[in-house]
Amino acid sequence: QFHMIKCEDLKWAECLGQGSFTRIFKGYKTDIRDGEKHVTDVFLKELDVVHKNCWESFFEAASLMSQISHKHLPGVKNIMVQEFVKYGALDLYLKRGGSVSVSWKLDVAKQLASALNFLEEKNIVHGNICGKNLLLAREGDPSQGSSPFIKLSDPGISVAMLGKNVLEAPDNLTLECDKWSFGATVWEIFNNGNTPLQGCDLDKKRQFYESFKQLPPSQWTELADLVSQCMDYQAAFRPSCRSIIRQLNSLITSDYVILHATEPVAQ
Ligand SMILES: N#Cc1ccc(Nc2nc(N)cc(-n3cnc(CCO)c3)n2)cc1
Repeated sequence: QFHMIKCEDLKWAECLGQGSFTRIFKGYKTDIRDGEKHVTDVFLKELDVVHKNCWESFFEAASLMSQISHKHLPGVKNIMVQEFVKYGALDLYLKRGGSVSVSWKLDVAKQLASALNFLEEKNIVHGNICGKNLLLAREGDPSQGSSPFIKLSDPGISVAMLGKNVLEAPDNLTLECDKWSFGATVWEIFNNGNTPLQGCDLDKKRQFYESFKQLPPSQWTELADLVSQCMDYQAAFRPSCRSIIRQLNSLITSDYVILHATEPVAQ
């Protein structure tokens, strides 16, 4: 069910980064439509040749993501070619110091929650929800009253691999895990793209979670409550997507937003 793209119609441009199994590039796709040549920006994700043996799981991730479409999921031709999302990964955008308001952050969190709700309804586990997999399609400009628009990038090769040749069965990768990651991603968004325990080595992280510690809470109690509910160590206690969206809605309308509106000064 894939729409195959011929390699000669693709042009590789700058390399955007390197994953554990993949390399990502900006590229251009040329189409000839009704005798006219159209060039579109694309995002290319290359699987390292050494991992060609997991091609089928790579393809599996592709076929999964290509069977569903939702406004908050980037359209994929196949996993190799994705629509080029204008502002790229959210973690880098926030680190680059895009000073964004509280309501901007809540808007992004709500869009992620609705993408999560969609996947939950399809009983699909994303497995890799985090700032670097949130793509910013529209910056949003408070002075024009336009809001940001994000797309949740594909889970990537690691999730497909989980189903294959690792010891723990994927059944411990459940929908509740996405709730935990949702909480951690909201924490990240409110911490300028810095991930929890960033810079700690694996052992420190393991100790932290094995002693059931909580992340430093936001001084906004209601937000901190939502994050800690999502990051409950007992998966069954984590809130439903509907509850998450309901709580986000009440955060959006709370006067904290007005009091702490760090709206960037309109140019
Ligand atoms: N400066 C800059 C800049 C870089 C990239 C884009 N665009 C884009 N489009 C996509 N479809 C996916 C990604 N992407 C980037 N990192 C990941 C993490 C691994 O998934 C995914 N980036 C736009 C601007």
